[in-house]
Amino acid sequence: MALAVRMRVPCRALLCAGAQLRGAALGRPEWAAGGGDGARRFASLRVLVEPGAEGRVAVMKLKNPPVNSLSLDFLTEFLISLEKLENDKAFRGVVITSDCPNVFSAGLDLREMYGRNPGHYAEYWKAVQELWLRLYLSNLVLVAAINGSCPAGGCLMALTSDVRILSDSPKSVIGLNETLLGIVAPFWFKDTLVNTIGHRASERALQLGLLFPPAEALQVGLVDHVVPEDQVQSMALSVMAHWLAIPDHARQLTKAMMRKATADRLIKQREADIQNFVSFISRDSIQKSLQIYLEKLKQKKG
Ligand SMILES: CC/C=C\C/C=C\C/C=C\C/C=C/C(=O)SCCNC(=O)CCNC(=O)[C@H](O)C(C)(C)COP(=O)(O)OP(=O)(O)OC[C@H]1O[C@@H](n2cnc3c(N)ncnc32)[C@H](O)[C@@H]1OP(=O)(O)O
Repeated sequence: MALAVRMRVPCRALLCAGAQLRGAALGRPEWAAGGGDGARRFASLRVLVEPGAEGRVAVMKLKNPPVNSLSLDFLTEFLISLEKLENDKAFRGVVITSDCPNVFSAGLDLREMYGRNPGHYAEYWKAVQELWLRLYLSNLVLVAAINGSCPAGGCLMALTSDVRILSDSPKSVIGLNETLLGIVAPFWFKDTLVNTIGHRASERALQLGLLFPPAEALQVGLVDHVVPEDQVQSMALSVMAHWLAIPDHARQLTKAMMRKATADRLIKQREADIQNFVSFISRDSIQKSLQIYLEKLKQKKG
């Protein structure tokens, strides 16, 4: 318990308060409770939270169409939902999945990193850091049910989970593809990957910006299971049951023991990391790369 308290992420309350203010300023309701068990089922515009069959498990559905890009609004809503679940002792595990067909998450929202001002970049990056810290250090069992494409920031999100299940579909590619955009994965993205697949495989994957198809993702250890698309959710719940059979306190302390040093690296230099990001992303050459990438995404359609 003491460890759990020590590990609380600084500034979380401030970020969430900011999110609520932003929501209120936009004049939309923050939360809508629904169903017979309204206290446990809640939704924001972009994140749907439903209790799983047994009640100890919640299913968080990412609902930011068309591609679940991690916009600032999405991140703030997600963080508020996660905090609610962390604070509700009834929940011990969360399955994170997508409500958008064929895409788990397209990663960071490129529109938040292109053509904005330094203040906006700083606010956005702080929210991205917060997402990673809150997920990576979560006391809950997290299972990512990856039912579609999962590049870059989407992959980072999945990597924070305790287990990853990937749908066996040609669209379900996963990896940190930042170099393909002409940008560089931050050190804590890299650390999370190294902790999952090891140094050599990470070096290759990061430099080449590899997006692994299901069989290769399984082989390299990026995901733990590959199953047909219609079995992703049931597999996630079955794996969850296995993890929930372990006493929480022992599992949580072990998770902290494995992850704390990695998280501390960022916690100790959060502000410097934000400044690095702002100066990197503001460079003309980087803005140009992002512009070209965004144009390519648009042209893909026409
Ligand atoms: C020294 C270092 C210091 C500091 C570090 C500094 C920098 C590093 C910073 C950050 C790391 C970055 C992490 C990221 O996550 S960057 C995002 C990477 N994501 C991608 O490359 C995915 C791009 N998207 C796709 O490949 C496809 O969209 C996808 C396969 C996911 C889905 O394909 P589908 O055919 O279903 O949809 P599309 O027609 O492609 O897209 C629909 C629509 O959505 C827009 N879109 C797609 N992805 C994004 C995105 N990530 N952000 C914003 N918008 C996105 C796309 O343009 C289409 O828009 P529209 O044409 O207007 O309909």
